[in-house]
Amino acid sequence: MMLFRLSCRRTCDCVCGLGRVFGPARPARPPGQRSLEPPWPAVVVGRASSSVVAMAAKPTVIFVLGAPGSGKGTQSANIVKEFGFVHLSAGDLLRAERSTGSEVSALIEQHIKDGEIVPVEITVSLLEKAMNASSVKKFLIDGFPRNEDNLVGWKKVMDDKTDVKFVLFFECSKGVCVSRCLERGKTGGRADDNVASLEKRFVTYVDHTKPIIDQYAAKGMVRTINADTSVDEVFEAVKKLFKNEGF
Ligand SMILES: Nc1ncnc2c1ncn2[C@@H]1O[C@H](COP(=O)(O)OP(=O)(O)OP(=O)(O)O)[C@@H](O)[C@H]1O
Ligand SMILES: O=c1ccn([C@@H]2O[C@H](COP(=O)(O)O)[C@@H](O)[C@H]2O)c(=O)[nH]1
Repeated sequence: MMLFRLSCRRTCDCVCGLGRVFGPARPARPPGQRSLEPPWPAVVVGRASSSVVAMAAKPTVIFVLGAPGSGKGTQSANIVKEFGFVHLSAGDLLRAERSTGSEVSALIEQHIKDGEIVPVEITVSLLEKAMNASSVKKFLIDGFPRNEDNLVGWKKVMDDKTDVKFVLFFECSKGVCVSRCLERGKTGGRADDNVASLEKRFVTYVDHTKPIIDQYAAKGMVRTINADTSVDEVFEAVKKLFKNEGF
């Protein structure tokens, strides 16, 4: 909970005035008590008497972006352990929805196979549902927003409901990313970790996702990590960044 003190437009000597004007008579402040801590209530609830309003803080969101195989999922798992975030992979949510056999399963399947981006209405509704279901309200949203449609759709539905802190960008060369994905493809069971799908995924990344990262960069909202190095080295850089950001 966060407490936001409202400024008073009335002239009086209580916290905001309304308690004195409309509320019960105020008891004398105990000697030596400088603040209006209890016995004054932290939150005054009641008709026309709220001097302090309690408001739930918006969920914190960090978008995690980078090319396929840059290590978004691997590092997100590390961040979860170290900093207590909830990891929501848009790709994982879509794959899970695909396997339910719902009316959008076939559409998701086709888009994933072709390395194309699923319409945002589907992705945002899966993300919002997962966020609402979580009691922890600090989210790493991995692999989203991936194109302009994603960004517009997110802003329309989620901008007012969330506090997007920054974009965590894992910068990694294409050669390294492709070889990681092909290695993962040997055992990972992903239909798109093959040369043909990877080529399409990279075209989508360069043409559609990188421009979104650039848009956030222009607003000073991108934190770039060199992801070409080992998992441990990358995580060292991530930890330093998160500590600097106050997490
Ligand atoms: N720094 C690293 N060094 C070596 N291998 C790594 C590194 N980071 C991740 N990997 C391996 O590379 C593969 C891809 O990593 P990961 O799934 O984290 O990437 P991603 O960016 O989430 O990929 P995608 O967008 O395709 O889901 C995994 O098999 C992972 O174990
Ligand atoms: O916001 C999103 C995220 C993902 N997709 C589709 O899923 C695959 C796989 O995503 P990963 O992040 O690599 O797991 C991606 O190529 C897209 O087809 C999406 O449409 N929208």
